[in-house]
Amino acid sequence: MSDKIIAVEHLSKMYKLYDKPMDRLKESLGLSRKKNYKEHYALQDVSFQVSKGETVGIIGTNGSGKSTILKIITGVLNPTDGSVSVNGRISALLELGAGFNMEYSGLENVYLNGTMIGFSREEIDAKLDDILNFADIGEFIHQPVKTYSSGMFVRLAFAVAINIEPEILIVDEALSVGDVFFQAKCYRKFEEFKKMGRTILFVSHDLGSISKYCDRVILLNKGKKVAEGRPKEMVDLYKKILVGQDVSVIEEIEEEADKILDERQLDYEHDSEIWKKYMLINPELQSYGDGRAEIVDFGIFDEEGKITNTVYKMQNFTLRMKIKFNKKIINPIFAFSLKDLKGTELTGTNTVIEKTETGTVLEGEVADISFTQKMRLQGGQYLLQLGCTGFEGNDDFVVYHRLYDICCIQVIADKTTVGYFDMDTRVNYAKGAVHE
Ligand SMILES: Nc1ncnc2c1ncn2[C@@H]1O[C@H](COP(=O)(O)OP(=O)(O)OP(=O)(O)O)[C@@H](O)[C@H]1O
Repeated sequence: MSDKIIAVEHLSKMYKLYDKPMDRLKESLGLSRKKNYKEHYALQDVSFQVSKGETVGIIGTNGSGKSTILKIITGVLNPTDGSVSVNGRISALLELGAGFNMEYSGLENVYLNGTMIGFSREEIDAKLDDILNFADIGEFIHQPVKTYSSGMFVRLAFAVAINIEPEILIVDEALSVGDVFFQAKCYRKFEEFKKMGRTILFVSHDLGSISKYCDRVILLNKGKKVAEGRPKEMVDLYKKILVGQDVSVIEEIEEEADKILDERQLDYEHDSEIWKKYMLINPELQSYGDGRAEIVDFGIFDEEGKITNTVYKMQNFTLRMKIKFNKKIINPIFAFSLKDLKGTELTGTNTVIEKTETGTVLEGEVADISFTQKMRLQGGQYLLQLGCTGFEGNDDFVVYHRLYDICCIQVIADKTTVGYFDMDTRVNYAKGAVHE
């Protein structure tokens, strides 16, 4: 069909994983008769199409095959099986530095990139001002790109990719490297690009941008296409995959994406259920305290009471934890806080601030505390800390147990205001004739 600009048919990419380098050598020389490698499918039988003018997002956990698809579509990798047909000029922003010669200056790379996509020198000359203005890296344009910071790199790469006016723009996560102003500029360009009826295929872990910009989303898991559909549905399904990451439901999700939406009902409320096993926990979380109390379980719950790492902005969510007491404690304080990825504490509270009496807790008892609030932070990723502390003797502050950087809370926003918080502003506007 004429409006299909990209068609991916039964695409598979298999890597041979060898235990020993010698096995690889033997195999390549044809000296080995038995199979001494494991087959690893980065992609397995993936098919989808993209129509002209669509913005399609690809989401999935780390290693699900997103970059592999983009690399095959752009011709950087060959598939093991299946085919891709592309009906338009592609400009791609894959890994940082792909398509750049490190020894050349930024300017020389602009010409290198442009000619690789098929433009003549004169055509690039005509676009040069736009490219340089967009990149806005000043005199660095004359320096070899090996001296660039990753932010400068992505500025130049995006400036080339977008101003060269491709019919299809392919972006792999790269935008996350730039600062927020540059990101905003790129997203504005995305919108212009969409209005011009051009096609965009992009991979991102930023579910807010996926929800905002995509017409359709393809959800991958472990190299297979789980489902494709409207952004909100796919983001919700992805959240379920994230939650189910450590339990065996993952196979079910792969086989029956639709069914999973209704069928997988975990009894989170059941007291014997361990919540944290459904959370994506930071393997490097920090834990300390004197051991008199122990945070034995915790979970983040959305408005419907489902465990999740992902919260929609302006929706209520609950942080809940269970603390086991190994000694009798009088008036323990329970607390939580959220930090940004740079470590700045953005918000948090505790049972003293909230005037919640906790009384005396006896050895062997388990306390269950929950904090429910509206998510007002902007779209992005935040780190959760939980704690159980107190004051003893002469008002000495004691930490019974604290967990730092437990997990990442992803906030999904379809509107981003200025700064860290959204104050849920309501706007009234009127106009008319001036009254004398
Ligand atoms: N050269 C390689 N040799 C072996 N395996 C590879 C190679 N390149 C990629 N893989 C594997 O292919 C799978 C898919 O990788 P890919 O980079 O496409 O995932 P991704 O979804 O883009 O992940 P991320 O979100 O982390 O960027 C992974 O399991 C990865 O380990």
